[in-house]
Amino acid sequence: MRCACLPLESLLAPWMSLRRTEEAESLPEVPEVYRARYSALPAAQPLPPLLVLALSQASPGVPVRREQAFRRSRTNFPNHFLHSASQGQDALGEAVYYFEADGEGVVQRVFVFWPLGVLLEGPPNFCHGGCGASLLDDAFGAFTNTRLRSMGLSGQAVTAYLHVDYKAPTPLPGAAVCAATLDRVEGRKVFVRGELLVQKPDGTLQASMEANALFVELKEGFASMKK
Ligand SMILES: CCCCCCCC/C=C\CCCCCCCC(=O)SCCNC(=O)CCNC(=O)[C@H](O)C(C)(C)COP(=O)(O)OP(=O)(O)OC[C@H]1O[C@@H](n2cnc3c(N)ncnc32)[C@H](O)[C@@H]1OP(=O)(O)O
Repeated sequence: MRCACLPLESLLAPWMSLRRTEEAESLPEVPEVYRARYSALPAAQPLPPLLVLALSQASPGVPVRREQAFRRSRTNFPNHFLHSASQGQDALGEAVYYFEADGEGVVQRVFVFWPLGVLLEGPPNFCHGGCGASLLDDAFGAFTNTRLRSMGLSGQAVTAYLHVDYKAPTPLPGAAVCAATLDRVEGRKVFVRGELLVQKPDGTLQASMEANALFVELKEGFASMKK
């Protein structure tokens, strides 16, 4: 049987490049809910095939819409652990965030695509578990804070705990999609769950990590966080 998986080069090439000039490009307007943290994808940047596969598997028959895809704003977050320090040709590539909202505009799910280079190694040829946990934490944070904002709330919540189950090794070099959604809400406590998806040699998706977390909406926002 012919392998349905996509050639690695075609998966990674457009997203491994760090050199971008988000200020210099003329980008589409980003909806207000996302604007503080995300910027639009440049028109020439295709959606990563692995992201499209994950979306079509999660919501069969639902069209994938480019305008729901963003990248992280480096202008607003120049020192972010995942989007600056960990980025590099053979480390993390550039993420693509895809948000799904309901009819009222309330964010229901986020999918985050990441190219994974060889420098993210834990076990030989496989991704470090702490790296995977960081990607899931980031997706959970993106989901929780954007969901809160979409509900007219602060959008300022932090991780209280993060539980990760490692189900299978995550191959390098490669790519992954973190999927995050709501479990439940109890007052300021937002419980989220999700997984890190990778593509198996037969082309199908596999959750190499499953996770759940508690995010707590800060009483007085990020400004109240003391050193
Ligand atoms: C002007 C500036 C504005 C800037 C805006 C810029 C926008 C920024 C954009 C984007 C940022 C994205 C941010 C997400 C980034 C990704 C996620 C991270 O990596 S975050 C870093 C790691 N996390 C921490 O450093 C948290 C450290 N911990 C704390 O600060 C506190 O412990 C906190 C806030 C989590 C809770 O403290 P309490 O004082 O608010 O509340 P209490 O009463 O202690 O807990 C509330 C409820 O939660 C439960 N809870 C707390 N921690 C728990 C735990 N570990 N396990 C189980 N339950 C827990 C408690 O039992 C309580 O429950 P009951 O209300 O009684 O039912």
